Formats: sequence, structure tokens, C-alpha cells
Amino acid sequence: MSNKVKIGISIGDVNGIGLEVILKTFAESKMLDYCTPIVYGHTKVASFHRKVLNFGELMFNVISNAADANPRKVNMINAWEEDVKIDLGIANETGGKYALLSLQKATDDLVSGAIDALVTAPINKNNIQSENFSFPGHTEYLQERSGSSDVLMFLISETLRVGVVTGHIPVLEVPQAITKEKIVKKIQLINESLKKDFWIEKPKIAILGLNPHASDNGLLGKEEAEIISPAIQEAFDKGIICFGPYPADGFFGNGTYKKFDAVLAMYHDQGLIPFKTIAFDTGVNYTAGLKFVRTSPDHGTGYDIAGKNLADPTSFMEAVFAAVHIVEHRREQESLLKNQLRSGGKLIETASDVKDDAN
Ligand SMILES: NC(=O)C1=CN([C@@H]2O[C@H](COP(=O)(O)OP(=O)(O)OC[C@H]3O[C@@H](n4cnc5c(N)ncnc54)[C@H](O)[C@@H]3O)[C@@H](O)[C@H]2O)C=CC1
Ligand SMILES: NCC(=O)COP(=O)(O)O
Repeated sequence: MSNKVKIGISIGDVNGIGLEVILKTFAESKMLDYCTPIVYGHTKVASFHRKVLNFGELMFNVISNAADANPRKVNMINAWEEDVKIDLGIANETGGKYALLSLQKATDDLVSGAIDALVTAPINKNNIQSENFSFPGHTEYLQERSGSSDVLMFLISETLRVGVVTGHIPVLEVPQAITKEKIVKKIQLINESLKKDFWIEKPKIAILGLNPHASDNGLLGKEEAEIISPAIQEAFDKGIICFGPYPADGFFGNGTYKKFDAVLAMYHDQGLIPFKTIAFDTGVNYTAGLKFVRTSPDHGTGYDIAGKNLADPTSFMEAVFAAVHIVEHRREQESLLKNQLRSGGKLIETASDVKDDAN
């Protein structure tokens, strides 16, 4: 039996660029050296995209169960039977319906352990809403399917990793949603993920303020003094190397972010605007804190370029690599722990070790 990581792939909105980046990624035969892909969609939908994009043949190995996946082929599980009308570049009910069928089937296999990780192609968060799906995005849906009490939207790239305290909520609700407990929990999720998933032994984490200039000592808001600073102190007392709150603009403007292993932003756009400005082409969206591994490209459905052969597959490809690496890191760590071995002489540290290091 192959030990290669089995990556399940949900196809996202059939009217967007999801299938284009999937086809482009696996047209690269070297990808099969790293993983065994299983796409949850339909061969007819994939053929439609292939023809529109004028791609050469990419043969799928059609299987009924993930257990039958061929490690030398791009596997496809047909997640429905009927023909689907594709309207490239259009946000409609069909796009949402089949995105959900694909996601549900792939997630069933993820939860049961039939696949090792899930890479999700982009959905439209609006047209996927139905009586079976009332979540603002994959992150919240997968949190529920995982049964995790909290998760972290964590955008990762070579140069910058950014997590967010609040995710898919209206900006108006951000200040009320930011609590000391939530910030501490998100700092812990970042810290655990950096250690477990990225093998950074002593991660350094920066926390941003909420208000302009991190409130300038209370002149421009009170959240820094009343909520964010006490949260940073509490996390630090728990042995996590974390600093802040930093004024968000200058922090990215002068490159301070390069001194940290990760940054915690207070809300979605505060973190994702600098992230996408710096790393849109290669960035990956990782959901930390799930009981399984899920990544996705950092872009959306790209309706404006759907079917035009303009979609860059790099972010999707990086999402596949990130999922493979994270699964392998976790496997290796589990086997180290099982064998009671110590990594670099020191796998488990005490809180005081960490504080010593920070000083
Ligand atoms: N993980 C997910 O499922 C995500 C879903 N979305 C959803 O996607 C939909 C569209 O969102 P937008 O804000 O328009 O973001 P978008 O990322 O789809 O598009 C923004 C701009 O970037 C371009 N672009 C995106 N991906 C590209 C690629 N691979 N290569 C070249 N150019 C690319 C698009 O053509 C567009 O001009 C929304 O419904 C949003 O909710 C957005 C982000 C993540
Ligand atoms: N921009 C990141 C984002 O929207 C993540 O969405 P999802 O992965 O939760 O669907």
C-alpha cells in the first residue's frame, strides 16, 4: 500500500476558476510524486472546463471510494449523477449546489479518515447558502464538522503568516467580538500550529492593535489597554513568546512583520489586505485547530476570468504542498512521540524555558 498522502479536493463553484487551477496543477505530472489526489466532482464537469480552456487530455481515474485511489493517477469520485449546466463567470444557484455536494462528500471522507487532508477550491459564500449550509465559509463549516471548539483562519506564505481573531463577520460587529479570552485562544492556536504543523520550536508571535496607531495610549480607543494588552500578557505568562499590540500600518510598512513567525490581526481585512498584497500569488489559507488538515488557495472564485485561461494555479499548488507537508509533519511527530524520541534533544519545553528564551 502507498504511504503517499491522500489529498481530497473539493471543486468549489463550477462557474469559477476552481477547476481551471485544479486541472493546471495536476497537468504537472510531478505532483503525483508528492501526493495521491482525489477530486470530488464529476468527470463531465471537468471535461467541460478542459474543452473551454483548450487543454490537452488529463485522464481521471474514476473511483467510487477513496480506498481505491490509484497513487499514480489523478483520481475522481463522481459526487453526483446528473448533468450540470455550467455558466462560466456567473454566480448562480447551480454553482452553490454542486460546490456543496463536492464539499460534503470530501468532508465525509476527511472525517472518516479515508483521506489525509482536504484542499478546497473556492466557493461563493453567498450562493452556497441553503438549508444544508448556513455558514459564512469553509472555515466555520469545517469547524462544526470537526467538532473543534475554536479554529484559526491562518494565511501562510514564505514571508508572512497571518491569523485573525475575528473572521467572517461584519466590521460593525468586530469591537464587540474581540474579547481577552478569544485573543488568548487564537494566540495559543497560532503557537500550537507553528510548533506542530511548521516545526518552529520557539515561535515568535506579533499581535496587532485594533485602533489607528494602536490607540496612541488610549487617545483613539480603549481596546488596546483593556483587552488586547492583558491578553498578550496572559499568553506570555502561559509561556508563549508574543509581543504587541503593534500599530498595524507601520508594522507592515516598515517590515517589522519579518521579525516574527506569525502575526495575529484583529479582523479579516486587517490581516488579509497586507497578506494578499505581499503574497497573493503563492499564499495559502490554512484552517488551524481542526482535528484534520485543510488548506485552500488564498483567492476566490475569480468569476471575471473564468474560462479565459488566465487563472494562475500557483496558490492552489502551494495549498496542495502545504497540506502534504502538514500531514507529514504530524505523522513524523506522532511517530517521534510514540518512540519516546526527542527532537534536537528537546521536544517538550516548559513555560519557563520559553520565557527564558524571550528575555
Ligand atoms: N476560500 C474560499 O472559498 C474563498 C472564496 N471567496 C469568494 O470568491 C468570490 C469572489 O471574491 P473576490 O473578492 O472577487 O476575490 P477573487 O479572489 O475571486 O478575485 C479577486 C481578483 O483576483 C483575481 N484572481 C483571483 N484568483 C486568481 C488567480 N488564481 N489567478 C489570477 N487572478 C486571480 C480575480 O480575477 C479578481 O480580479 C466571493 O464570493 C468570495 O466570497 C473569496 C476568497 C476565498
Ligand atoms: N479570504 C479568506 C476566506 O474568505 C476564507 O474563506 P473560507 O476558507 O472560510 O471559505
